[in-house]
Amino acid sequence: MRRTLFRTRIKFCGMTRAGDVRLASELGADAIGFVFARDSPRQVRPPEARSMRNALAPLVDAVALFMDNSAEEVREAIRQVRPSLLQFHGAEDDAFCRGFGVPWLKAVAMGDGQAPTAAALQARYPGASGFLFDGHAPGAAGGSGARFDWSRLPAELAKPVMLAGGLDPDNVFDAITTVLPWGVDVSSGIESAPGIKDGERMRRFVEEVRRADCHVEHDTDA
Ligand SMILES: O=C(O)c1ccccc1N[C@@H]1O[C@H](COP(=O)(O)O)[C@@H](O)[C@H]1O
Repeated sequence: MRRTLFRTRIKFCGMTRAGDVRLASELGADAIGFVFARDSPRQVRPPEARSMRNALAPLVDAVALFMDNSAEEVREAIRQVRPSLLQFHGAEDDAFCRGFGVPWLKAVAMGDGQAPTAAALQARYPGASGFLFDGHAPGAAGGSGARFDWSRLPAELAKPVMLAGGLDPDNVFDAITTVLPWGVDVSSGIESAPGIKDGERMRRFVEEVRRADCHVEHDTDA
């Protein structure tokens, strides 16, 4: 779903410290993400995520990210953390993703091979609330800072598009004014080390998103 820009949603992912969660809320992030994917340098366990969630300000969403986790692991994270959105990066199918009764995004790996069409994505994941396009190769882990060619994004998706993969304060303006995504998701581009967010990079990222939102001319006849 491409759109007239008013306010691009911002998600800061891969939180491992309560202070970063608090700062993300104060800077105006719409959502923060906890990574439950195994082998990620940002992986957190449900009890840690639950305690970080307490640092979240009202009206900021908690998102739980999975990559081929078991149903039991997903259920336990939901039970403890109460995320408002799930994000699946692995080979999970529509039935698996919808089985938890929580709205979910399907992450699409754009790093390799042929880009999927909008029709194929919508047919394969009819229950998804939206699609997140990431720069990693299929089967490889995300959060790698890998960017992809934005012109490969499928046109005419009926659902919200989240853009991810190698975004940072220096390229997010171009990303937004080029793609007009519903939202942007960033992990490594606002870090000083995996899982360690950098306050100044977070602040600059938000500033650049707002600058992009003001830059686009709005159609006042609509
Ligand atoms: O952050 C991780 O470690 C991670 C692990 C497994 C799957 C996805 C992961 N992160 C997500 O990847 C994208 C892009 O991250 P980056 O900005 O390029 O570092 C984003 O959606 C992260 O949430």
